[in-house]
Amino acid sequence: MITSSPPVDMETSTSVQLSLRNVSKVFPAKGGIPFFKRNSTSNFIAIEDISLDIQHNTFVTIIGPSGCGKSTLLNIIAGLSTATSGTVDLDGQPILGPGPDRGMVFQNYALMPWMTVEENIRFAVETVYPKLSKQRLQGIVRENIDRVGLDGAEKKHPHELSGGMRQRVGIARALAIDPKILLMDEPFGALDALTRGFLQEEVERIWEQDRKTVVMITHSIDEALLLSDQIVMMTRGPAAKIDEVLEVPFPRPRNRLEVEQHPEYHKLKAEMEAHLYRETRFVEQDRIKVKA
Ligand SMILES: Nc1ncnc2c1ncn2[C@@H]1O[C@H](COP(=O)(O)OP(=O)(O)OP(=O)(O)O)[C@@H](O)[C@H]1O
Repeated sequence: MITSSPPVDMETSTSVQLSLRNVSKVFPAKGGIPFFKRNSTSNFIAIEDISLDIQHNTFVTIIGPSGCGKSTLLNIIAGLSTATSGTVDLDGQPILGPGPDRGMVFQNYALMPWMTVEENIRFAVETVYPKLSKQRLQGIVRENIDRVGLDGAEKKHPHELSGGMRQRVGIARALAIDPKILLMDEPFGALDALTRGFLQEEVERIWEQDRKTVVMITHSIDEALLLSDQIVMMTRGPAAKIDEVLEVPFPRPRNRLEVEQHPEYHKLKAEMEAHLYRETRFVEQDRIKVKA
């Protein structure tokens, strides 16, 4: 379960894993702000007063119009950026910076180009667990290579791999450190449609194995519906908020055909399309007004 409501009561708080309370992020007026939102006298409020509870073992996606603040929010959860106000707690502990309890998967893979597949994964594990025996380390690397279907590609370098295979390495690397939660920032965004479809189904299969909590950003409605237990729909920025959290009722394990035939599928899809269309239309109207 996930809610965008005020703090949960004691009875339910035990199962909340990630808790965001009144999180806002304000960027200084200069630099990085699109021309149509610049105002020399004011700072830029990217996200404002976001509260969200994510329970253990849930797959949550965040969807919203381009530039609304999805990455800003994910980066705060990752500890790569700090909230201007508000708090983020993971298992009751405040997030104050990056840490091995959160595994990150990036759209551009972020692999070390001079390292092979297994070296990329091993490096991440060694960094987090420097005291592991060589044998144990090799076991973890092997297990995660198998898990994402990269058997046979261990000795290859990233430039020898397709985009889909590179992202498999990114996922294996994130899982190999055994984080409490997995954060994915548009992990399939750079892939062609066919590869994307295959990898989505792979992620569903991998997720079923241990159902580790995932927070994933996506622009794809179909992807969100295939993978999520909850879909967080954000409003447009500036000062983006959570508009609504959709519950996705499809049984698991899932496959695309069954999901698309579920009686709720088209209703949820239509609701998401209407939300994205409405928010994006406002963004475009603002853009046109500023240009005029
Ligand atoms: N470091 C920064 N300095 C100033 N403004 C920033 C900075 N980072 C992001 N922004 C602004 O904050 C807003 C939200 O950006 P963010 O990248 O979080 O959006 P997003 O929803 O992830 O976008 P997209 O869907 O296009 O990836 C944007 O208007 C962006 O220009």
